[in-house]
Amino acid sequence: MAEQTKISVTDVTLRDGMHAVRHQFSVEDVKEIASALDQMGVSHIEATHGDGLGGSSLQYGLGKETEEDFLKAACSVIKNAKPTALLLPGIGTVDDMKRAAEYGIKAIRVATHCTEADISEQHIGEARKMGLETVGFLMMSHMVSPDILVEEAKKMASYGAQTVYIVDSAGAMMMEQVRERISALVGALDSSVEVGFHAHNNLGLSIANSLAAVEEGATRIDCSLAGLGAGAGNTPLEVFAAVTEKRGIRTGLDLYKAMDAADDIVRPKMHRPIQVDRLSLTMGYAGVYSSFLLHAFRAAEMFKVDPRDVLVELGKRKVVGGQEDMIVDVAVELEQKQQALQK
Ligand SMILES: C[C@H](O)CC(=O)C(=O)O
Ligand SMILES: [Mn+2]
Repeated sequence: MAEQTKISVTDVTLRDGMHAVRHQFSVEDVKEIASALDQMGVSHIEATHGDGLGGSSLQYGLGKETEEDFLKAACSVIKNAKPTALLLPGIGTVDDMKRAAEYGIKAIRVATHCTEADISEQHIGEARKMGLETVGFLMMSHMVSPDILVEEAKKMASYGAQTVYIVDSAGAMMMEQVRERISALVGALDSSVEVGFHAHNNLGLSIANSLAAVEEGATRIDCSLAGLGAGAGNTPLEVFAAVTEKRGIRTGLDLYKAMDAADDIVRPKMHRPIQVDRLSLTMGYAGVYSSFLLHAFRAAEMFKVDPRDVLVELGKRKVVGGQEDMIVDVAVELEQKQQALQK
């Protein structure tokens, strides 16, 4: 790694963090968090329902605010960073993206399962035509080989994505897996396409994995204040600011401002501590989509089964984002097995 490597940090407190607060951040919360973030040197501030544009629904959880109010509130206070939204084709539409641009977003991240980049073609193409900075986001990247990820990333780049992310949605990757995936993309994509990395801390590796990604050439890293995010959360921004400074990696982040915002603004708003506990650890261990945490917990409570068994079974079945209805199916099946054993 060259001395004084320069990277940029995208903050996801107001998007991935939404999973951890059941999408209940208010307009006041978004303004307070976004304006603090805007003053600490992040390049992009992502703000949306946890499942992206159009995510507010019974399937994914209803948001406290309308998308319009939420995005307008974020954009009204962001002066330095790029206001950004996430979109999963099939949940969000091109019209949702157009509306988001009218509300003020300047960048869009189009997310697909890691083997389904082809469904991002229309959204990436339209986003570019609208003049939005456009990022491709390959979710659950632990599930396939670096070679497959390269093919999928090349598709996103050919549609117009200016950056492609390896996304460890399940927080299941070891450092070596991060290294081989990031270096494969950096080696295969045109040098004009940036490579990014999005971690979850389910195995306690989010900082180590994010540093490994930078060492392999990733120039865009996702973080969130106090790690607020699905599962055991994302790479904690204030910790990443400290370790990168010690390693001589330039992020432009203001360490004390990040620490203060994490402790004084975000931690008091948490519904539960963001930590590696038996459930989030099981997600990393079993390779389960981090956003399933609260859904699996609720289903397990309802059917009186161990939520870890639900998560392990979901991992075995290789269930991916968008298949939230399978969580209840699995909990019901486990309850029935349990009852049969008791007879
Ligand atoms: C919709 C997901 O929450 C996107 C994401 O952050 C991930 O896959 O991780
Ligand atoms: Mn995530």
